Amino acid sequence: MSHGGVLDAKTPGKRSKAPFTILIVEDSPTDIELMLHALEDADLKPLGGDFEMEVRANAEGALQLLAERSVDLVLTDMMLPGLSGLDLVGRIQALDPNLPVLVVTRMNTVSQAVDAMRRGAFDYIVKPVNAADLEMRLHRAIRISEILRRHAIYEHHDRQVYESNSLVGGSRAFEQIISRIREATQSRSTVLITGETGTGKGLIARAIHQQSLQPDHPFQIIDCTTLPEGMMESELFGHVRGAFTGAISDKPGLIELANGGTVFFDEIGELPLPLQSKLLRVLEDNEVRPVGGTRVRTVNIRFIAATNRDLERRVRDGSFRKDLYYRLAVISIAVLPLRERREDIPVIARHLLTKLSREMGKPGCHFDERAMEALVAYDWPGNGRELRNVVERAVLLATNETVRASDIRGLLPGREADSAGIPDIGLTSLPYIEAKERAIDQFTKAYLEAKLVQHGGVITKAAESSGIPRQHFSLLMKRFLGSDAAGET
Ligand SMILES: Nc1ncnc2c1ncn2[C@@H]1O[C@H](COP(=O)(O)OP(=O)(O)OP(=O)(O)O)[C@@H](O)[C@H]1O
Repeated sequence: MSHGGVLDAKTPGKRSKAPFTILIVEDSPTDIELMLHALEDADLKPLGGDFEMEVRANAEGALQLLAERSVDLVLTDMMLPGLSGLDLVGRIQALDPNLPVLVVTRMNTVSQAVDAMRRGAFDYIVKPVNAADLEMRLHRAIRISEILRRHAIYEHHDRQVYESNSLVGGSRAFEQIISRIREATQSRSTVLITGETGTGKGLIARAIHQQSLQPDHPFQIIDCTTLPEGMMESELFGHVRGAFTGAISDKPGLIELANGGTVFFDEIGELPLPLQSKLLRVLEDNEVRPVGGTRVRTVNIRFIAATNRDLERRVRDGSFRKDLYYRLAVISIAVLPLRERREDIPVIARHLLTKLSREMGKPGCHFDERAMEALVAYDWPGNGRELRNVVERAVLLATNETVRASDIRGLLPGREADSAGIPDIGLTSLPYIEAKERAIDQFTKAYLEAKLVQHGGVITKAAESSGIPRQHFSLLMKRFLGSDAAGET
């Protein structure tokens, strides 16, 4: 037997390479002795060889241990001083429902053991403990808890992946998108997502894949705008050896590589007509024919396509195949631009701020009310992607935790012109000298911010490209952006 770390109850599924740990909760030294002997006699090899024991004389001690470290299985006596074995079962259930607890009882307290099972205990063992009986029950408990845990790992993993790329919103239009996603996950039908650039079409495609029946299979993104010209066909469908000069061996295409999973065709509207007909055949027959090959390969793939083009218009003008359009749009999801679902702006902006500020080591950033008003009022021609860029720059430039309207306005296009000296209504209400000073201040602030963004926040580079000595640049930063910023690189 050896000692070491065990399963982390707070992180489902994070198992260290530790021996299997059994916690015995028993106050009688004789019974502890008997239990240890029985465990040693039991053939616990299939558990992975090594196992170790922790012994506690009461439920309170057991709970304290569980708060400090995780164990794989608990064997507890029913009759304990202080909290009873029954109470302990309830507490452990609340802590980690996948941790198997076996209660050890005397014949005359079997009814209590049955109560414990109602509270979530996995099984009970009657004293005196018999090695063969113990072994059989332990194996069963462990097998089932492993299954539960594996399930918890998937759920946790899924949630993490989904949250990190998560799609958020609060509008009616967003709710409709979510219900379309749900509908799409019920089948393997092809999905066509349409919407302006940056509206989250990629996130929707990923969400459909992650919530589908095979989320662990590949999610292959094929961006039709970046496929190398001349190689498109072989990139998509693969080729056989000798198909063309340089084809020195058989090579599977991107579609075949995603077999079992999802292929996401981004900007499908850009796919040339000859490849459109080849793709149609794949969608209809679930077969891929590599370039130069005579034999087809069967594939099982969910196809999702997205476009920011008006595909129906392209069908009308003959640049997109009508039959492919209908084959793709079995389920169609039309995503509105942000300016037509403004209720989503604060939700997405806050979500991005929390995520990005944490990633950039400035957790706790928040928008003040005016900043949020400025975000909601803006039209976002680049939609969520533009919003993300603005939030990222706001975090980069933030000198404290509050992002203000003035910080936001400086980052929105067109504002530099205002700041660069075109007097706004506020300025024209001031005497000339004062208005000029304010305009210069606004310009300087916007200029410094823009330079810092251009150079990823590196002051030396920003100063160099401005033609201002670094020390002077730092002083300007101190004056116009707040003192903390000037202490950086
Ligand atoms: N509903 C949303 N929730 C969270 N983030 C969003 C949402 N919509 C857009 N975003 C942000 O916008 C970025 C762009 O999204 P995505 O790449 O999915 O857009 P797209 O419509 O596929 O763009 P394109 O047409 O240019 O390929 C995302 O990475 C995310 O930061």
